[in-house]
Amino acid sequence: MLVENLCVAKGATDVIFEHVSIEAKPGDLVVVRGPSGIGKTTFLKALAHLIPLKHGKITLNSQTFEDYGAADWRTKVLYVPQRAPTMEISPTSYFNRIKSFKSQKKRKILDPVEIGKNFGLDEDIWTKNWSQLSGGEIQRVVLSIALSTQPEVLLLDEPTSALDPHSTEKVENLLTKIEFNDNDGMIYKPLIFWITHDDLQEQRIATHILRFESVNNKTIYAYRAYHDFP
Ligand SMILES: Nc1ncnc2c1ncn2[C@@H]1O[C@H](COP(=O)(O)OP(=O)(O)OP(=O)(O)O)[C@@H](O)[C@H]1O
Repeated sequence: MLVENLCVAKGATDVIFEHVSIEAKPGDLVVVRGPSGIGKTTFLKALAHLIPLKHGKITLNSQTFEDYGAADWRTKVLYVPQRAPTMEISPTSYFNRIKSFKSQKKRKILDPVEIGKNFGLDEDIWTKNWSQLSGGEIQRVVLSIALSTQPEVLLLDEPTSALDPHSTEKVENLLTKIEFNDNDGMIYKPLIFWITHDDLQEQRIATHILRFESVNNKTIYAYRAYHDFP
């Protein structure tokens, strides 16, 4: 994925970040760091084209959002929120709706219930009402469904913030090793962007770091391979 000169603003003028240019490849795990409110979630949503860009260009496999079309782009570049979707009653009804999307029908979809077992999720979770699930269960269900769709780019917004250390370890273990199969049976590794506030987690999982900080009221960023960071 190539990001060139990206700028996102609140309203017409209030710039959240600008001039962000990075390149990342399949199998990279880019940890996104920075203080609260600096724009980490906004950055991930911009990559998924869920919010408008003020400037800049994002390409995946040398193709843009316009080249792929919105539905295909968001199938390939998947933003995974921390919370349960508000429209569906249960995890299963949410998964069934995703499966019914035309853009998903072109791809092989895995069984999220089996994926969830890797994270310690029992099968009976899937038919419960969202309101009966804990925050940690919701996070793991949402992540399992995201992985079942085999995206090329996974945008994870603090995916373990509600998990205990044991469940966190299971999620980290799976995500740092995960491989998918395309429709032709070719194996590929997703590119992962992962927001965290946890230094130790960063050490365990990062291949690259994207760090935002505020200097003189302007947001600046640094992007490097993990081992190149001072
Ligand atoms: N829907 C929205 N409408 C207007 N402003 C927003 C919206 N969502 C976020 N913002 C603003 O954009 C800025 C960046 O927010 P963002 O959520 O991207 O930060 P963050 O770095 O992810 O923070 P945190 O670590 O607390 O999740 C903040 O000033 C926030 O108030």
